[in-house]
Amino acid sequence: MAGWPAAVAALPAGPLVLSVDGPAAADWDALAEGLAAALRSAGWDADLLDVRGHYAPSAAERLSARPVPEHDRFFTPLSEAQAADLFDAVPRPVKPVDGGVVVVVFGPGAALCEPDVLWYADLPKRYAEAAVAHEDLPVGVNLGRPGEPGDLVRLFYTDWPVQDRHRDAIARRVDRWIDLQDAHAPASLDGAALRRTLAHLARGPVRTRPYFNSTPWGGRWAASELGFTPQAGNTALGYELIAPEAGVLIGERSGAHVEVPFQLLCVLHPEDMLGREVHRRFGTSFPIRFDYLDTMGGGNLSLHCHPQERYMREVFGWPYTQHETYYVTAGAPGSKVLLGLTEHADLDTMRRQVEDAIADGTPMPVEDHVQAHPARVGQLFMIPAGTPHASGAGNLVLEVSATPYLYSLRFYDWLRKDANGASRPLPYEHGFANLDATRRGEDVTKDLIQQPRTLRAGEGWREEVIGALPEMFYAVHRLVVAPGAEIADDTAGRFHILNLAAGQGAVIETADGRTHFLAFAETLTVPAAVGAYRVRSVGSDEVCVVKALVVEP
Ligand SMILES: O=P(O)(O)OC[C@H]1O[C@](O)(CO)[C@@H](O)[C@@H]1O
Repeated sequence: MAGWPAAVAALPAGPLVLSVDGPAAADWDALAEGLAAALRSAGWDADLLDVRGHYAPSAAERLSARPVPEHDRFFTPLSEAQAADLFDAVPRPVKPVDGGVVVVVFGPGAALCEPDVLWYADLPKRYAEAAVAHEDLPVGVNLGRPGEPGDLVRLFYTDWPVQDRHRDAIARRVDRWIDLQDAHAPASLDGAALRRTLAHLARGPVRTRPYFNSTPWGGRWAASELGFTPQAGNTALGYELIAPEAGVLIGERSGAHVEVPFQLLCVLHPEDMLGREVHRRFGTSFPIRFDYLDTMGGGNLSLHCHPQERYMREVFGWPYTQHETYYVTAGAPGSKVLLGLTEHADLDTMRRQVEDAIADGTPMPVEDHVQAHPARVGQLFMIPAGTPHASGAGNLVLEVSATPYLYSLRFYDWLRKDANGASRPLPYEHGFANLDATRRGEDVTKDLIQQPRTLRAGEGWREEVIGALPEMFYAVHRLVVAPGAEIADDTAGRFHILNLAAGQGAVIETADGRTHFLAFAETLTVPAAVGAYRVRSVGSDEVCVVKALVVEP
């Protein structure tokens, strides 16, 4: 259903305390106004209580984790605070006696006020990120600091973990889920229907809603080939499936839609989604992400590496690290991927050059230190933590990576400056602390640019392993299916992620009769609970499906 009047019409009889919880990025004043108007026109007497006015004076400070090292400008560890830390004392509204009265308690943390009815009003995270980046109030604020322009470091490492934990903790008792994307007529779904739908989705193939963000290196492939509207002139980073931020659309094709976080599937149905063993290892964190790096008509990514396992835990607070792989889906002639140290790379020289580039804009001779490889379509590049890398200009890379994605420890950004003359953050000290100086020269090609190995094959199909390393917890396979052929597969108790990397399309069919058409460049999650399924090629071309799965430790 859509609109406040419809949501209000579904309320039980009063008197009531109704809490509306949700992220700091919601426009809470507009929500209160719209909801109160609908309540009053439905004959309710509505009293409003904004919980943000009851936050402890030190709430904002309490929420954030201390940086390691102490004055780090770039990162803080993920906050371990709870929504309850926002308050010295949670407000406890007095329940009205008159049946026509509703007390509406709203704002982040409102669920803690022991309501009779609990609604969750959500705004997908991409809105908060864009609003904070552009200092757009009232949405672009941080948790515990209403009214003040927000800050992205705080949004990523403090607000999101605290808000996600809180949302996940109350998901089982939410009476209505509200999607605030259309602020005037928010779509909503009753809690029982939401949970029934999620239970169904967790046992069949599910696709998340894609979107693209712009960066200084972004290209235009997704704009020209898929028709996406570039946010700031380019379609650099395609969020296909980045679990903590991904949403699933629920609704009728032509009716109202509610976008709900993909993460709710993992929280409410961890064994169905992840499988018992993966759930045991990763909790409810969905550990693999698929995204696009579009540099077609754009520039080079920064030269960077990602944190080693232990550093990731101790400095950034993630239990597993940002291993990556790049699958080249398309590339302009002559395009490259930078990957791995050259045989004679000298890290002292490299550090001096990184510092000179920052201090006085001296260009760094990158290829003295890092190897450049031809970006052939269909090649997978393995990028375990600590490996210096960058996709070059002219590529469409499908990243098949571990879920954390905000830890690019940049060494060099090609002297790029924004409109205000500022460079992007270059946390190169973290970079050097994590750089793997041991894998270099020919070992890079041998270990990280692997040749496909056929795992199994039949008439018109084969499954290849295209990338696996002992230090990485997931492997990347490829299903190759001839026109008119099909391949049988089985999740065998752990989820698969599929992406159609070549060909016109494929149909995924599960044993319980669900079918899902996958078009070129689309990604699909096959939950662990699916078990046996088939992939049938569609069209006159051979189909290549990139598949990722968690492997045995
Ligand atoms: O620092 P840059 O150039 O924006 O590159 C960042 C991107 O690089 C990656 O780490 C891929 O290597 C992505 O996960 C990330 O979005």
